[in-house]
Amino acid sequence: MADATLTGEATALQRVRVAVDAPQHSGLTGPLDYLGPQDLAPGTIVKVGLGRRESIGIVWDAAAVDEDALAESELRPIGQALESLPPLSDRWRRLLEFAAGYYQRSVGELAVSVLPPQLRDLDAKQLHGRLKKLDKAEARAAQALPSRSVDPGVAPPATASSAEDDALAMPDPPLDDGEAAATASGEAELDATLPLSPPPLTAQQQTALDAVRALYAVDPPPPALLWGLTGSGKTEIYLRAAEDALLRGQQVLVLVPEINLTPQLEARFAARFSGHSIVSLHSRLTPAQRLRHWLSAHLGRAQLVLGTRLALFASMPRLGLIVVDEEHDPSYKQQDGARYSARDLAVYRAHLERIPVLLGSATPSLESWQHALSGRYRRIDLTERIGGGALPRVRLFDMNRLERKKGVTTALSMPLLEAMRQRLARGEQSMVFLNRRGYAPVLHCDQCNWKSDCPHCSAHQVFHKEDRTLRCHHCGVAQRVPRACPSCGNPDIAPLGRGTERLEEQLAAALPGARIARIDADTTKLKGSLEAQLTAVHDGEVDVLVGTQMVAKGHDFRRITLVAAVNPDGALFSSDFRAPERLFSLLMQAGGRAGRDAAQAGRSEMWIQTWYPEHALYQSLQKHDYQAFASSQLAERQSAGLPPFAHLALVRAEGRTVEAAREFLVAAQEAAQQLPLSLGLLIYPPVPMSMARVADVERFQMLIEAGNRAQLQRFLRDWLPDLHGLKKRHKGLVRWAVDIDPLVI
Ligand SMILES: Nc1ncnc2c1ncn2[C@@H]1O[C@H](COP(=O)(O)OP(=O)(O)OP(=O)(O)O)[C@@H](O)[C@H]1O
Ligand SMILES: [Zn+2]
Repeated sequence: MADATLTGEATALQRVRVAVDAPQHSGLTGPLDYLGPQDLAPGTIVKVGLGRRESIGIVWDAAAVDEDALAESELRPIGQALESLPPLSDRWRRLLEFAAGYYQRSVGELAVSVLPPQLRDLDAKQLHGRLKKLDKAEARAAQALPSRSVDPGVAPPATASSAEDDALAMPDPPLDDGEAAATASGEAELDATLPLSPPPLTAQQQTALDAVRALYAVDPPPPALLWGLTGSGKTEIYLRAAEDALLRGQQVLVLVPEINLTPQLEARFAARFSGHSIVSLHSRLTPAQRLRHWLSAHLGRAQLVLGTRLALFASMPRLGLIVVDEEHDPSYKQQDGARYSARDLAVYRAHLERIPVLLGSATPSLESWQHALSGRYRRIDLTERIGGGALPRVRLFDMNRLERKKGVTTALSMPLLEAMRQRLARGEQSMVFLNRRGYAPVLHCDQCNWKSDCPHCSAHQVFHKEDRTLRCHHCGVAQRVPRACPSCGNPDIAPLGRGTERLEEQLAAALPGARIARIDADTTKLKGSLEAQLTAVHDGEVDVLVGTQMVAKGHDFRRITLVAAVNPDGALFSSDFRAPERLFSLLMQAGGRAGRDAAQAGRSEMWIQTWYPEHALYQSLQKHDYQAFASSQLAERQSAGLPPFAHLALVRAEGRTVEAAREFLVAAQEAAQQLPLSLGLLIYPPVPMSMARVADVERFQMLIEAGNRAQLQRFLRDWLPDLHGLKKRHKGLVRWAVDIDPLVI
């Protein structure tokens, strides 16, 4: 049916459930009823009216009709159906249903939000045109680049063609529009430095791969935790497991925590699987690219889908394997809207599809580690670095040994600088890591004690020397640096503390002649600039790399022999119980950037400048002893009744005033206590968030703790509708949200 507009005359109409993006606060959590043709398959994407706007929706599975449902005569008709697209599969809908239920969102809101945004704007004809263009481009690519070894039995194009539709097609950018390494058509830009043929596996890798293959013997396969040191060749295991799946004609989904890591991983997969169709899915794609890549996955043509957390929801009809690289990484948790964990949903999706999921990390999340200990996950270990290289020697430099002078509390110590000079002399690279960008976190007036506070947030404005601005990293407000103290006129206002910009300046002064590069969010704003800077590091054009956590993770730097963390102590005393876990894994990751070339591993070092060298966390780090760290943390969590031994939900409220935010939560707490299911739950009193005010909004939170996940879920389902009602009565409330399994507290 080329023109799918329904007139109601040709086909018999009946009640059809459609998941639409009705926001959660409208109180509509399930699919809505519309009037549509009988033969509309569940999973079909349709246009529907929602309030006064037109929206897209997904035909959902039929269900028993409620007694208070609208009569058929009152139902609105469905508009167009995008029938040139195969329906979203049953398993895809079950995944969305589960995710929506678990994270307490409306299923339609979540389902529509994970579809490519452009799909909303195209009508049936335009979409049809897009699909035809995709067919043509893929046919061209297939001619240009014949498949090398694996024939996955690609599904035939799902569209019929007609000249009229083609003429109506919206212009689509050409396929080679600057995508990193591979495109929907499988055109891979080969990186000559990457080996095309797989290296022979080490004995340990072979054992690990055999263990991955053994997962398929169980139905459904248990989730696997691939616990491997940094540089132990985990990625090679992903590649081999992926190859197995491709040979079976299946699709593979690979998740990475950060967009920045997608190009290099994509290059590695593209080099190994040239001639195969690889697509990426992440938020930095143009809308047209995102639609094309999504379609390619949905039509079963993309054999490999690589992406960040949103790729978890890619529709992949022949999914055979999911890989979650750096599974511990907090970026797998969405921080707004439906606050889902792509890692946790990957485990669920794999279960649903009855396929293996590989969770890889050198420092697994304590949740996953506990699952491995309890036997729920199967653990696969890689305990040796490739080439037999040692992990860097960890040197804890005690800052108390420094002479105490005003203003030098976070100085670079002389021994560290000396160690860096040795690297310089040998032509090796150093990396200095500081998780704070800008020049200094605050400007300060000595005379009147003025500080560069943000007028809108409970935070300081950060001094950026390069463009002479004071910028708030929370609300974004920026202004010129004042010439004198705005409060008392003292011309002598000084930066306090240090960010990466200042660190770069200090290193340049201390290491004359060294080529220093800084990589942080400020130096990588322009498209392609990060890639260019990383290439310079790989090519040896940089002696000292300064950066935030952007440089600490994932990169396979070959020439670095020294990594230094100059001020990591802050996280030791955070009120967030997960802060030590995050610090430990970040430092292990950062240290893992050193000595990746086995020839140099023997003299590679990681320096930690700390005021607390005796701290247990650093002591475990020094021994590279993740297991010891994990068991001490797990013991603490167990005795404190914290995850993974308890389950949390956090309700956050934002108000125009402190009272508005708090009173809403107090009322919510009272409502909770009325519910029988709240018995046995711990509901903590509302407290200000650690960043209490952002952009003139006051923020409070209330923690709910449960021993039993199912009880927490049932309680939330009963309770949250009350909160929607309460919001109407609390006028000063800007918004509220619930975060299930919150990562940051
Ligand atoms: N069997 C092998 N033989 C030779 N080289 C290998 C082998 N396996 C992996 N390598 C190389 O060793 C290096 C480290 O491997 P890889 O990047 O896969 O480790 P990783 O465990 O994923 O590291 P990280 O967790 O630090 O990112 C890479 O350059 C990779 O190409
Ligand atoms: Zn601000």
